[in-house]
Amino acid sequence: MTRTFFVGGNWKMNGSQAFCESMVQTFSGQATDNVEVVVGAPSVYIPYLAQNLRKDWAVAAQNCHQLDSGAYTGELSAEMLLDVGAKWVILGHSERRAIFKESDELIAQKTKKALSKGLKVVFCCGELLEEREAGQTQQVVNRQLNAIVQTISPEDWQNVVIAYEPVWAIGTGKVATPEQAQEVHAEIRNYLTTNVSEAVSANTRIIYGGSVNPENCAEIGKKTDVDGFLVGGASLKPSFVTICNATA
Ligand SMILES: O=C[C@H](O)COP(=O)(O)O
Repeated sequence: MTRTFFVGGNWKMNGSQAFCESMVQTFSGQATDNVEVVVGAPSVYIPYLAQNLRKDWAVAAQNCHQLDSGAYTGELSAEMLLDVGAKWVILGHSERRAIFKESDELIAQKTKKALSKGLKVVFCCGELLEEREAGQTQQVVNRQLNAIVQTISPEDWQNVVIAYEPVWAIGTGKVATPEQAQEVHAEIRNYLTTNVSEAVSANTRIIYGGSVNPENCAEIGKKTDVDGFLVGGASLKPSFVTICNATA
């Protein structure tokens, strides 16, 4: 099966209503063929973007709660996000892991809940610089993957995209080389073969994130096991479209 190239923008805690309006205009009508594009916006802007963003692109949230509803001040459920037009949610981002102390198990619970409600998941994993330098990259990524492999069902994988994001490359301008990205992506695919199934391994998109920009995206995107990108800073610019078309 061919894996459709996938490009996600992660706006993080950036933007405004005026920014959303201008991005909707900027992106409208620009060709992005043979690629699935998803924009991860702050939750308050999801309803506007779901209504107004070009219809061949989807909107993602950047987090959701692991339970259905209740006394959890400030939290948002998967159902609420779906209700206002999100189709995807980004889970397990390193900023959620590091700053908000989200554990592998919590992220797995969130992933399970989101999928059970019909929200698709961009699941993020990746190592810290000291973990890479200690030769622990694969061990860390496998540990992060283990949690969701043990929590979701094999059928769920058709609604999951894995984003490999080495933490040392996020927002630093230090992009992984195409070879470094390919090496870890291939290991993730092997891991899926061994721990889930041959079919899930062959069909799951594994995308790269970490200082991707219009200049470096084409080279990374050429690698066999790189099926797209999760883009932070560069998704806030009109040239995000260039990254969407990296393999065009
Ligand atoms: O989710 C996106 C990643 O954190 C990458 O961010 P960046 O492109 O600004 O390095």
